[in-house]
Amino acid sequence: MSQPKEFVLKASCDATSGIVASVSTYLADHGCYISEMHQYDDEDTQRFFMRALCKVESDDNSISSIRAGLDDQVSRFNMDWSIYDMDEPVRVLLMVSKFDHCLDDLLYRHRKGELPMEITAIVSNHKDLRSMAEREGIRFVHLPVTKENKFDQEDALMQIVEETNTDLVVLARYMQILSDSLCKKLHGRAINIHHSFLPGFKGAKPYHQAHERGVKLIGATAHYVTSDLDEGPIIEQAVQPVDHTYSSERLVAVGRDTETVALANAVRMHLEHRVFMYGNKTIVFK
Ligand SMILES: Nc1nc2c(c(=O)[nH]1)N[C@@H](CN(C=O)c1ccc(C(=O)N[C@@H](CCC(=O)O)C(=O)O)cc1)CN2
Repeated sequence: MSQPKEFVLKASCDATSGIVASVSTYLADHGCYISEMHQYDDEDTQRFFMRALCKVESDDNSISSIRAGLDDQVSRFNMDWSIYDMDEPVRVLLMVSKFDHCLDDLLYRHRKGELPMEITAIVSNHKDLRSMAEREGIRFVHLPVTKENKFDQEDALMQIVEETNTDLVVLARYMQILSDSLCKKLHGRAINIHHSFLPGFKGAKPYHQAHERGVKLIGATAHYVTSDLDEGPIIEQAVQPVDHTYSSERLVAVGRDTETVALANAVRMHLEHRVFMYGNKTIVFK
């Protein structure tokens, strides 16, 4: 008897009655065991969202046959849906500049099996972290960025994304602003960690702004990347209490922890297909 297959169904449609019954009946008829189910009705927009984690005996009904018949079952709901085979890890490209804490943390969690992903490459606009990549046996690509070569380097990045069948790009303290055209190509599949609790201090130096402002909490925000700097849909945030005795340097040190936690959680929830991007917000089924 072979191992049961595990898959995730993500679906959204205009809210109406009978959606869950229709979907769960279909899954049951195909021998699926629903081990986790979340649903949400967005009252403002009358939009319905659901995520179902399912197990199915792999030698009976393969995931492809479940995919094949679902449209007919849910056609009356005009449903947007996707089924993800959890045996197929999401292919992830990591981007970094000089700060190594977020990259190091993601690589450690991946090594410990906490992040079910296939790392396709590590891309940086500096050479500083090449050894961190090589230590893990991961391809390292140095793409230095200047005002003159920015678009050529972005084309080179997209070539790597396409040739490696990368599903998700993670900006793990990558300190270059991506162009509008690149943001469009990576819409909904690029996650950035911003080192402040947004909406708060935008830009490259939020800790200095936080110190100047005398904040009592600092934090970090993991969000999908959009053309509007630091304005993308928020996936996860983390905070840490501080006080007047904290220097900017100490805020930076404490901030590292909030950044690594927020980014790791956001990446994990994306890899587990728990996140819906909806307008400029997200729905996250934890
Ligand atoms: N299109 C977007 N690109 C990026 C975003 C984003 O939200 N949308 N987030 C940044 C990360 N980031 C803050 O989280 C950030 C990084 C860099 C800068 C910045 O001003 N960079 C300067 C160059 C700085 C340097 O070379 O060290 C610049 O690009 O001119 C602001 C915010 C990643 N990209």
